[in-house]
Amino acid sequence: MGELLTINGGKPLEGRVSVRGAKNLVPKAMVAALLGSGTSVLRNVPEIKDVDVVTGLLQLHGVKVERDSEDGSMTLDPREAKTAGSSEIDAFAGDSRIPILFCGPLMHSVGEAFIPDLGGCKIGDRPIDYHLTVLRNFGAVVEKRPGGIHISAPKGLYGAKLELPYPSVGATEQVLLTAVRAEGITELKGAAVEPEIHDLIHVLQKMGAIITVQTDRTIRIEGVKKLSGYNHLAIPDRNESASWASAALVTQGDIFVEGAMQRDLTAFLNVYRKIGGEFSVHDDGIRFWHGGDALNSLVLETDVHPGFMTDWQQPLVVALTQAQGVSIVHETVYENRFGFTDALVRMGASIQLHRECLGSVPCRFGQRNFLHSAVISGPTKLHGADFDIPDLRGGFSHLVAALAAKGTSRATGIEIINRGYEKFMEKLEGLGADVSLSDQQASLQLI
Ligand SMILES: CC(=O)N[C@H]1[C@@H](OP(=O)(O)OP(=O)(O)OC[C@H]2O[C@@H](n3ccc(=O)[nH]c3=O)[C@H](O)[C@@H]2O)O[C@H](CO)[C@@H](O)[C@@H]1O
Ligand SMILES: C=C(OP(=O)(O)O)C(=O)O
Repeated sequence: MGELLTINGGKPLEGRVSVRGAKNLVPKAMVAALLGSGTSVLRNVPEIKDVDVVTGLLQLHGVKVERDSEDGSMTLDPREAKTAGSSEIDAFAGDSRIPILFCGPLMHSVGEAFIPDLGGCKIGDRPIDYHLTVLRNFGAVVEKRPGGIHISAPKGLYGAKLELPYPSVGATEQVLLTAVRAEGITELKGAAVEPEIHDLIHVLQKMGAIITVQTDRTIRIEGVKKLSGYNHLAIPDRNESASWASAALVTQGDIFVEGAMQRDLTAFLNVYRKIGGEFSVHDDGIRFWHGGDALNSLVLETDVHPGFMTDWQQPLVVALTQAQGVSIVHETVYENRFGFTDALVRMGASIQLHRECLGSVPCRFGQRNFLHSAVISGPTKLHGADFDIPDLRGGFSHLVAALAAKGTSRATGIEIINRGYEKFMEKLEGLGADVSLSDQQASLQLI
């Protein structure tokens, strides 16, 4: 039985939180270690669920993983890598999206891979067609098996000319992790260029890979026969940083986010300033606070990097419920990322969802049956409610709304938060939130 979180709202969040390595980089750098002939050391590793999932999968494949949770360092030794049985791997299905990135590294190191059905946030269909197409272009043979897919390369893996229909982060990483040790040259057009991808490229370069990133979303990789281990300090989690920044705004608080980096948050900081949030950039982090005046409404579109990151959208929508006037948010990365607004409406927010593209650029989801634009009218007073955490960022948004709301809220499904927010309860308590966890799961009023 899951735990029940009780939140008494109305207190500003004030104090300091520290963010460690990015959830969207660390597990991938761990997978990259499989490509090396020696031991790798990854630093700044957070204690989050996706790291546990990848640790388990690597261990099942014979990689020795040692972790110092205090200083955040992790050692990965792939020298005895081996294949693993699909029934054991099956246990990891549904918890994370990272297993799909084992394809290239496992084919290179042990010749084949079984990839369980993927998990991750339910914010759209999230197909893996781009991944399978690029893998087939490298020469891989993909077979559907019960509970997942089996992938092998009986004739070897060869560099290819590739183009993604959309700059998918995962598919770009799939190409990088496969091409670095494929024979010959790979050219990928339409690549994603998120900061976490650049950091993965830095990891691979330390291992001996030859990768060139051009300004037009083209990445060129010259395959090499052998890679070594690496020693790398993971970039801090820009998405966790942005979440705490939104929490400061929503609760009229003041939070110093140690580790937040201006370089990776430029688009977020512009929007934060326009809405009326205050921030000051320091060498070791960024301080975010509510300046005291009414917040401004705005029109916003999520996009691939360097645009406004989709994972920043959900917590920021809560801040927009407190802004003066009508805001519009057009979600162009995932077709179904506004389900979380139901609970906000139950808490008193005024949010209408639309199928049309309410933004300057029509996106892939226009004229289809997806509620992917939101109109938020504010400011509205929020009151406590019961809710079940639907996904990582949606869940964070509900919790932040509850922290700002008048009265008591109760939440189930809190373990989902641990996928991307390290020591979440400790951090909330450190910021002065009135929160408590209990084992007993009461029946929640979710209507
Ligand atoms: C673990 C991780 O790093 N997760 C991040 C990663 O997810 P992830 O790598 O899964 O996201 P993608 O960039 O691949 O997805 C973007 C869009 O492309 C579509 N698509 C993707 C692959 C494919 O084969 N076919 C297809 O249609 C998706 O459905 C989605 O609409 O990037 C997203 C976009 O920045 C972030 O929100 C996630 O936090
Ligand atoms: C969508 C997210 O993650 P994932 O791709 O791991 O589901 C997220 O971090 O907001």
